[in-house]
Amino acid sequence: MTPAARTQAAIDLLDAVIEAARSGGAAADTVAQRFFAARRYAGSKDRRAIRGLVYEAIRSFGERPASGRAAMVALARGRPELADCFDGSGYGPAPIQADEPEAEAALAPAWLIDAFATSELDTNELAALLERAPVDVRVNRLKADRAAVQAEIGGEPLAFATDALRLATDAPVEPLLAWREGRIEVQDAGSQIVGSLAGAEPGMRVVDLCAGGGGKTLSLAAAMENRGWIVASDTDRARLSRLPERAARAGVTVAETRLLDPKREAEGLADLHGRADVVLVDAPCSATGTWRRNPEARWRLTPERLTRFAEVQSRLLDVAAELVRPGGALTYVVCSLLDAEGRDQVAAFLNRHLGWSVAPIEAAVGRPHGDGRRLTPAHDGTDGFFVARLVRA
Ligand SMILES: C[S@@+](CC[C@H](N)C(=O)[O-])C[C@H]1O[C@@H](n2cnc3c(N)ncnc32)[C@H](O)[C@@H]1O
Repeated sequence: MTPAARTQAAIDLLDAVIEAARSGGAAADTVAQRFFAARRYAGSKDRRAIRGLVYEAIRSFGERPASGRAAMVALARGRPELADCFDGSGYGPAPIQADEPEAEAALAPAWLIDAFATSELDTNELAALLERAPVDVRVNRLKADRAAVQAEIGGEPLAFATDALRLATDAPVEPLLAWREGRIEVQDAGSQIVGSLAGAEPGMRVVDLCAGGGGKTLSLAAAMENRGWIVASDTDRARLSRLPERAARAGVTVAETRLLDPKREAEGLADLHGRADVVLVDAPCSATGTWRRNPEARWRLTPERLTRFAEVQSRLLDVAAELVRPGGALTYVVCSLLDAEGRDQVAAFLNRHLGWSVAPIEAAVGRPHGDGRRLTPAHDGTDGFFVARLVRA
């Protein structure tokens, strides 16, 4: 493909990403996969170049642009080699007009910049959320140790996360023998840390209430040395259905999946009421802490969606509280840096539930925030998380 044809393809792909973000459709990565599947003529260099332009645009514009062209025209300002591609030739985009509408550079939509400021995050923190993230893997202690895996696949051991190896951005993991044999899992180091703070130990009865595809379930099982019982529940059948295969690969035998009905979660877990040693609530959230990996997520979020997340989070905290045995612990995690989903949720929980207290968190990363701890890309080099530990009297 010519550079002009790649630019037009980037405009078309951006249009599809913008539409998916507007209508609640698939994530940008999935949109891109479908886009290239329908364009087999695009070789690997073409795909890399097109993807590069699209993600550069996504990172550059905080508000959802009106169109892919408005984004690409703005990107072309001050970039003569890109502006030259708007040549109207064959497969290239039409020449740029003097008065053409352009997307405006910004870190995030204005309302979100305000929400971050209220949540005590400055623009440096916000900018770091839009950098490209490394690939972190968790070495599965059930099958391997970190030094041996490092000798095999390389990577940098992280001092603050005992099982983590950090690989380069975009490092392919699934072709590695270590991944196929279940000795490593892709998991951000911050996610590894917040999962470990749940305090799961061998022999315990643990509920991973929002288990999804099981990223944290597998790390809980490793911390439990594969002894005890984990109920990994979720309301999303497709996500949960990925867990058994991952567990088998990782050699995890103590995790049982349980599909819950939305709003009837407590009924689905009735046998565990007051019996769990540890409950982890890795709650559904706006995922503002993972923009390094999904920067177009900020084109999807609205104040209304944020309110809906907060409502679900508070309900799930109440469901989780019923499951914990006296003396047991509830760990609340969100991969969001907005206080409405983190600090404020925990404060409201403590107001609603007498007989619960906050457990101090010892961790080599993050900073205290409200009744919990916050990890951020700028300060910790991880995805952004809020985590709090609550103990039942
Ligand atoms: C942050 S993700 C969990 C990620 C997962 N723990 C991991 O480490 O891979 C949040 C999960 O909450 C689930 N969820 C949403 N509403 C729920 C509900 N009412 N009850 C339980 N899980 C729910 C979503 O389907 C999603 O899988």
